[in-house]
Amino acid sequence: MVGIIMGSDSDLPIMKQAAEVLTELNIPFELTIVSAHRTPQRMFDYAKSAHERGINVIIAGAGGAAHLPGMVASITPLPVVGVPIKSSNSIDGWDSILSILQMPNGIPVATVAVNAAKNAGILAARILGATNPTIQQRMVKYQEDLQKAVEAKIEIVKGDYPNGFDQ
Ligand SMILES: Nc1c(C(=O)O)ncn1[C@@H]1O[C@H](COP(=O)(O)O)[C@@H](O)[C@H]1O
Repeated sequence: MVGIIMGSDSDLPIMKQAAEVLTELNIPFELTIVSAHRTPQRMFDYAKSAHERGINVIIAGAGGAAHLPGMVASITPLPVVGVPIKSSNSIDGWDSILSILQMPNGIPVATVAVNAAKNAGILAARILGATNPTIQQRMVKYQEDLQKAVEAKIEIVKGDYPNGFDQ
């Protein structure tokens, strides 16, 4: 259902967070390395065939001159979520984010924050959930769980600072 691709294995420590949240939400995915720069034919073949192979959303992460998400978006009709990776030789991630964010009209890439592969996974789930009630229901539960986790933390802070709250 979701295709997770990245420019290099060095992106994996970040990109695996998309895989982890999709696993948590019980959404099938595939994960592989595809580079527009280093494997242009593989990038073309992946992007050209993804929608015919049952992929509904592509998450593409890359660092530096991060052309992979935009180039994939130019070939596939699927929604592409871009993850700017702050790689070791990047200028604080600005190179990645601007390369992915500033797409020309007609070819959008939904760009998440630097290294925000987890949010990319959640966004992909929400896109799928728009037409799949089961997945949407899982997203409702995910948000309820988030809220409960924050409410539990509020109680802990309240215990430590009993006079710190107006109500
Ligand atoms: N930005 C791209 C593309 C691409 O856009 O096609 N292919 C690899 N890369 C990026 O190069 C960085 C360094 O890669 P190496 O660690 O392999 O040298 C990685 O963050 C990768 O995403």
